[in-house]
Amino acid sequence: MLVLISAISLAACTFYLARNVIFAGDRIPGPRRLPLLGNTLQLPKGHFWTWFERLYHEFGPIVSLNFAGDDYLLLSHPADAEELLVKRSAIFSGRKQSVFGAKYRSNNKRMLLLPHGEDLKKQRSVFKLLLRPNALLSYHDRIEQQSSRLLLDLLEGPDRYRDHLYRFTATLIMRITYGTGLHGQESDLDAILASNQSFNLDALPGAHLVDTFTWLDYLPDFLSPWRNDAKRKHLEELELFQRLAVQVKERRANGDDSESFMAQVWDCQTKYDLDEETVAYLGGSAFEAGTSVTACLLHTFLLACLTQPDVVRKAQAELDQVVGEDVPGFEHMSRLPYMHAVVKEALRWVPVTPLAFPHKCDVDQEYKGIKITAGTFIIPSIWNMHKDPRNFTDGQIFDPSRWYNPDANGNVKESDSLVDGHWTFGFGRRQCPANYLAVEVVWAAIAALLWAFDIRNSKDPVTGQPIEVDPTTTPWLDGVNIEPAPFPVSILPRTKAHGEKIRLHWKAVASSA
Ligand code: HEM
Repeated sequence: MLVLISAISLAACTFYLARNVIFAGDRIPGPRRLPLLGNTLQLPKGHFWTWFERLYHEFGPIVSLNFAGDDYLLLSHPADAEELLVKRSAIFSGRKQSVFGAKYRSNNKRMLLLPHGEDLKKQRSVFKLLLRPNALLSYHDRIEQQSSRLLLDLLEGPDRYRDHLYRFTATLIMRITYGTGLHGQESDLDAILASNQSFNLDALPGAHLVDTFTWLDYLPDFLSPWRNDAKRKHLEELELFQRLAVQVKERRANGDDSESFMAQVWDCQTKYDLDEETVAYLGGSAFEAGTSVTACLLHTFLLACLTQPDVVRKAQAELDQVVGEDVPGFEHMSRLPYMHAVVKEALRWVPVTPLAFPHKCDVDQEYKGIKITAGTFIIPSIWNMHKDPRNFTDGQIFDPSRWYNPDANGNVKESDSLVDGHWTFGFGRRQCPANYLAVEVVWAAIAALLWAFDIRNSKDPVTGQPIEVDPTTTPWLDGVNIEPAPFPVSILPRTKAHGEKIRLHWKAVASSA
């Protein structure tokens, strides 16, 4: 066995050296690589997106990188991403087939990790069909109810604002996915959040050696404890996702006709030929892909409010004029053009998934004289695109006026969609399949927050001076999604009447929540 491992290692070393050292002459611009490790050791410990921003400025819009044997291209110009990831999306829509995460932990059912092919097409078609804009109306009451609960939580415990944001998105997406009548919903919510968290850790680059040295997968079980670990996690999450999905099916069989994403997935099971495991993972994917990203975005929006108090005041003036004493709801949406611009800017300012999720190239390609070999991963830096002055003037400033463009009657233009004009939702056949739902949730939460609260710098208890928070120096928590580390912020009801209205509103909607 040792002889076999040594032989495979030697072959791998020779291959890496040949590619990375001997034939290094005609490379696409990029930082120097080490034999075998490529650029792996240069990766910063965190804040990857800022390192990629420096690479863009140093090497240009297409940068070549290599991490532990895998080739990557970093794209920073939207035109290149559009050409490769959108126009050539039949070729550039693969994902890395991680042994631990995709093969064993997900049994090749988790949409985010699926290769480009029939299974992906089916799962995405279901998502796109069930979350298309006019199918979202049935979720409006749930979104408004949970926004109301968010206001109450913030009123009663403003210091725990980050917990409230996560609770808001998790409960809401759980209810959109599985409906509102689940038994033991709180403990299931905790279980699904825990599973989500453990998957995020397993998906981090370098988390499992077998994803760098895939030949380790040929070793027998007794030499590969990681395999049992991955299979155990798969069985645990499958049991959870299946139990939640089956509850919805049984409720439906007993005459409950309330709408949920999962109820509709069951309805189209035959049409799309979905096996039961795929049905279960569709629900799990919705929950896990949608919860943390939306909370991170709202958290970052609070930081934006501190940098631009005038924007907060302007949005509140519009709300007061159009909505008055009510908590804003979707019926006000088209009459709030400044709010529309604020939400669009919140999607742009700090793209919450700054590097999207790498797309794999499945067939050798040529582009602008560059040879892109099959197996290369493409990282579209949404961050670089959103900060580039060619695309957005003063991109570091949170400035909704760049989007403000009402129609002749002072309403939101019908053609002006919240999902257009930026690249926050990624590209081509891997673009976020829930983008229309996501923007409605973000809109409802931001409109409610601005209507209810003054969001300002906290004051130092000793000096009484505002505690300044600078987004360029504040620490950021990063993974695939990014958010600021919790920062001091004062979230207080705008008036006593707003506080009272928040309580009354929650009382009115709580029974149906
Ligand atoms: C503001 C909120 C959100 C943002 C900014 C966002 C952004 C993204 C991005 C950038 C990707 C990767 C795109 C690419 O690879 O090119 C993605 C994928 C995905 N998102 Fe979202 N997302 C959000 C909310 C949601 C929600 C609420 C759900 C589900 C209910 C969801 C479900 C998914 C799924 C399933 C994928 C994987 C798609 C695939 O690999 O084919 N997202 N999202």
